[in-house]
Amino acid sequence: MTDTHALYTVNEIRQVEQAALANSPSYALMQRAGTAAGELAYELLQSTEKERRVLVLAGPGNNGGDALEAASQLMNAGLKVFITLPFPTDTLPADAQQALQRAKASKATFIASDDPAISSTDWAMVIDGLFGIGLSRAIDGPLHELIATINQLGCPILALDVPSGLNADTGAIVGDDAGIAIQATHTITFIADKAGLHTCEGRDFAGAVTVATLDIGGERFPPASMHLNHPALFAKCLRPRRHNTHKGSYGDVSVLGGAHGMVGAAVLAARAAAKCGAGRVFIACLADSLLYDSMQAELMSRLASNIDYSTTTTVAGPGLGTSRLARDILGKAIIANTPLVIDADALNLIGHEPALQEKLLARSAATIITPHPLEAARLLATTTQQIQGNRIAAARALAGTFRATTILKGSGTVIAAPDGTVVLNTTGNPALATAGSGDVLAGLSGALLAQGCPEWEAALAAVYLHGLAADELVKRGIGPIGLTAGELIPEIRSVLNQLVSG
Ligand SMILES: NC(=O)C1=CN([C@@H]2O[C@H](COP(=O)(O)OP(=O)(O)OC[C@H]3O[C@@H](n4cnc5c(N)ncnc54)[C@H](O)[C@@H]3O)[C@@H](O)[C@H]2O)[C@@H](O)CC1
Ligand SMILES: [K+]
Repeated sequence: MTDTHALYTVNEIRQVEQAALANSPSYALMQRAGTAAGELAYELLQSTEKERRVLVLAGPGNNGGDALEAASQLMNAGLKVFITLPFPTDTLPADAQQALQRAKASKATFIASDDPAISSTDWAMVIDGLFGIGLSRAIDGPLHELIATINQLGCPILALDVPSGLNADTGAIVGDDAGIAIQATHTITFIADKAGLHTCEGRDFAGAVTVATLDIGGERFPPASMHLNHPALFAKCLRPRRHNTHKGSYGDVSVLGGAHGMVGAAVLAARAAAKCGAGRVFIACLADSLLYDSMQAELMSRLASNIDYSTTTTVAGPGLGTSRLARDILGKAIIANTPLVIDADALNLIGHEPALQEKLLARSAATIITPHPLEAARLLATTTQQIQGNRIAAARALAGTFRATTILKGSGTVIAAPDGTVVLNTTGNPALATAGSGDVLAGLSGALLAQGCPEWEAALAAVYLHGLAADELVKRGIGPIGLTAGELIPEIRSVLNQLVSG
């Protein structure tokens, strides 16, 4: 596979796998999967000081076969390998049967899944080959207990293909609260990368993801409709500035928000817009309380009703509230048909008001919506749990319904276009789970639109830079605990300039 950022669904991977199996000698793919896993495990174990005892968990399908093959390889490399296979062996698929024979021949030690040694041994690593993409229901009973025990061990855990219990398409735990998943430190995923490893619970359960293509050529893959975010996808936003330009060259941003008691949200969005390159920034306040921003005197304050929305990029929502005045001015901003970012209460208003939805659908100018899961649930008249159960489908539904580039926030932010194209973001960390970080993202998105970046690229760049800034701050000890949204703004400016000049 040449497209290294592509993500595929389980259905697509099954089709590729079937075609490859039909054209490969029997056992070839499982051998390649087991070898790739064994090599990665061996490499990861090089730095361990512990006696190199490895516990391999093998399941009832081909994922178990991969694990058994990896076990043989590690045994042959001189490690002490223990295998638990808590399933009848006579129903293993043919390839996994062969892997079992090879594991037995390697003289690996088989132990029962309730052997006290599982929790009392100081394992150098656990290899998880219980279930891969064939998991069809919540993991329960003794297997549930086994996984709970494994998750308590505190040693490196290498998951094969997918951490057992995680849905490879959605990143949700199969069966939600009734289920459980292996909390891996590393995942080696086969044939192609999968979206579920990068969104929802995926980032917490998969750890560092490596892809082993099993030598299946790119020609066997359909064009990918999903990718991981990376700067080449938004290079259009990263152009160096020409000398012969002026503030008018970089556009105006007006932040429509700041109802009484909520002016701070609008100020944060406006500061972000200014520090991320908009030519001029207005705070279009609903409340009349803001005279000027003493920390950022460059910002101009106006009453929201006095702004001409036909000459500005608008960031609507931060601290907007849901009053009748807010609704009316939001309507004006929508029909102005200039670039628009819709966040926070502006999304809630749209969720409640069919008239605003109609106005939104009549637009032709760039439109980005930035819901968190609760706002997404309100827009789609469903629950947060439903949204989180399939974040990619939810983002696509929002983009299609509202004909807007959609940024569905949360771990593994999903960016979706109305045509169904999806990108999952790779930057960011829990430091962003703080009040105001969404306002900063909205302001940044508006600044990029105002500078002429197309809406799709603006959304990708904004999400990437926002997360990267948080990652850089955390590296320096500023967060994840206690990072405040305002601290992100100068760091976003710096990572933006580095990318443009780099
Ligand atoms: N066929 C091959 O040669 C290859 C297979 N591969 C591996 O094969 C995996 C897919 O294999 P399978 O389709 O056999 O699926 P899995 O190995 O993921 O699991 C399927 C088995 O688990 C059982 N099962 C499902 N949910 C369960 C639950 N909650 N509790 C108990 N049992 C449950 C099913 O009845 C079935 O026996 C991939 O994830 C990958 O690791 C890849 O390595 C590519 C090559
Ligand atoms: K697994």
